[in-house]
Amino acid sequence: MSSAHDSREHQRGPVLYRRSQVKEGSTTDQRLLDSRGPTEWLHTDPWRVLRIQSEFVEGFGLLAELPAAVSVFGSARTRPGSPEYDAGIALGAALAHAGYAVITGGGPGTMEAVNRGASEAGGVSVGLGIELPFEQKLNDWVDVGVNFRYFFARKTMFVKYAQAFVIMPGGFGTLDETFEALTLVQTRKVTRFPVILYGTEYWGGLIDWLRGPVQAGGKVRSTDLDLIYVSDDVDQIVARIVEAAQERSAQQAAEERAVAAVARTNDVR
Ligand SMILES: C/C(=C\CNc1ncnc2c1ncn2[C@@H]1O[C@H](COP(=O)(O)O)[C@@H](O)[C@H]1O)CO
Repeated sequence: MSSAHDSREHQRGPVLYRRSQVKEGSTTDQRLLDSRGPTEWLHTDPWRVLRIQSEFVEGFGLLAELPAAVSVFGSARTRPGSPEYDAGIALGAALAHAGYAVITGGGPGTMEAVNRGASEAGGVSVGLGIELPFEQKLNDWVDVGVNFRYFFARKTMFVKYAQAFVIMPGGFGTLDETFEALTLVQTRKVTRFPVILYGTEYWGGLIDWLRGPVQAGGKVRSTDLDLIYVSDDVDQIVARIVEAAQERSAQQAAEERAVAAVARTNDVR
């Protein structure tokens, strides 16, 4: 029998289950990606596509009206009170003071620290959570949150509604997000944002490897590596983001003037 003291809780997509209603089992991402399951799953794909669509609709609807935003990534395992956690708070606060909404994965560790910094500074603190096989909820410092079932839908939101990526020290998840951002910029799928790594010591080995064997082997160009900006200074990071936004506005204005000039020339003819 369940009781008020039963603290079991499970978030499945946007739906919350508590106490006796908590069901053990796989996540939506697992069921989609796991081809070893029984074949009746195949027959639910049309329904699944609608659910995927609804994640995009919910995400776009929520995020489209945010002020200019910066997505910040970093370890789920950073401990409160550690220097990295404090740096996350400082970064969230500095971005909020500069007028940026802050978007994180909405989880613990660095994500929580950045949300906390932004929220305490009076900024817009956004968390895009993900359904995981173990218990997981949005951290307490998320002021605007949405939970996703599918990693790929969630990733689109981080890119589409941000002007820059800042990446703090982290593991597989953070590395995945870092290289996805760099690939999107390298292939010009997105043209508009800087990719900034916080922590020269933490990221130094990776940068040396990229500038060493990876570049020497012709796997990346030196101009690709110029996409990465590394800093230990939160204010410098925010200044770089503001500068990039100003460069982008100036470029857009120049493009608009060029289009208007061509239109005027055509009118004269
Ligand atoms: C492992 C733990 C919690 C996992 N919870 C997460 N919640 C939300 N987002 C997450 C979570 N874990 C990873 N992410 C995403 O990847 C990045 C961090 O990954 P890393 O491997 O820890 O570097 C982060 O930016 C998120 O977008 C512990 O309780």
